[in-house]
Amino acid sequence: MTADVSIRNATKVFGAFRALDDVSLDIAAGEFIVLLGPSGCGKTTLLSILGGFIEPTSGTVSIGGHDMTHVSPAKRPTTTMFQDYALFPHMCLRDNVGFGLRMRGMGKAERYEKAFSLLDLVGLRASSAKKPHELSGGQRQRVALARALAVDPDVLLLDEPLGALDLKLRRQMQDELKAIQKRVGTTFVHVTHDQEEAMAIADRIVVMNKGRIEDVGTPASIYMRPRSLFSAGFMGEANFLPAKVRGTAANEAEVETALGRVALPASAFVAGLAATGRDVTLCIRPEHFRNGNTDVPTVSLGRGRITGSAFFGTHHRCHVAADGTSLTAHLPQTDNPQIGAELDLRLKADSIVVLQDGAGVVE
Ligand SMILES: Nc1ncnc2c1ncn2[C@@H]1O[C@H](COP(=O)(O)OP(=O)(O)OP(=O)(O)O)[C@@H](O)[C@H]1O
Repeated sequence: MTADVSIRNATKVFGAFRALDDVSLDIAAGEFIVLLGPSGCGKTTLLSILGGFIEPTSGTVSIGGHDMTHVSPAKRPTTTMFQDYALFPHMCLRDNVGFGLRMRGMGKAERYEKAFSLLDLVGLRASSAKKPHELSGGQRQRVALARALAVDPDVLLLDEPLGALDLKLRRQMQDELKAIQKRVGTTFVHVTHDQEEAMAIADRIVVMNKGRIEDVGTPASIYMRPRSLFSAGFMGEANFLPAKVRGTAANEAEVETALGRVALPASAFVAGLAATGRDVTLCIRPEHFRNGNTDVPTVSLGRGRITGSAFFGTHHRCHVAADGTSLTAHLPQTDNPQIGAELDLRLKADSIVVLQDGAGVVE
């Protein structure tokens, strides 16, 4: 089963502290949503409000079209999977997975069949008679997932479920989690502070900061067209160049940075063309700089000098100084950047994102 979720103007206040500040979000049935943000931004609070463990101070939550705001966790069509996925140590995997079904009074034959099919789903059918201590961390994680899915939740809530795993296993489990979610079709809401994890698994990412939603979109749209400075900086690396709009025409605007003036198309302005005189910030991903000739039309921000360079296999990561501004540029693997060499800071105009200073919540 699966269901859509709608959060309307949810606020949670602890004493004088606003952990969640007027958050609204619509999640489609069957979507894999990731709540992403730094520690303390309110991710777990939002997840707990969905699961019913915390009541919002104001605002509403509905699941599958039913108002759930004041419904207890046990009466919601949700299951929560925590990081410390406490399996029962004395029970075999089959009984661990079937536990919730037994609590619901399901008979043995049906329960075993369901437990086996879920262990099959997570690739552990052959280990069904084992006890949790005989498994690796990743395998235990899979059992916890099977157990959470056994009760057929419409929405599965996952709070940093991969947080305890080492990096390699974590990456592997991300792929598995995504594949399993697509197979079962259940709505997943997953909390993490790891932007790579978010990009690896999400249909849509919700970027949170200080109790508010900063940005919502697919991994690609948030990376390529971030809607706030925070979102741009949290999702990967970005250069931020302060600028002022010097003149606007119908389809473009001229902006001035410390490096000079450049004409940018209206499409570069995420919140719409900014007015003349307005302070803005240009957000530029390091890999968007094109050194030398390119076969696509480009604009130049000015010239800089390479002050440092390191080879990262897929690219060279260069530090560039330009008129008192320090930038990071990724140059192609095949380049041979030299310290002290001059660099034309050239890039496709539409790879620049212009954010209005203080840009916050959009949507
Ligand atoms: N019961 C509570 N009483 C007081 N403050 C709380 C309570 N629960 C959470 N907070 C505060 O609310 C803020 C948001 O907490 P929350 O757990 O939602 O953050 P988070 O984004 O999940 O962070 P983390 O990644 O560290 O878990 C934090 O500053 C936290 O200290």
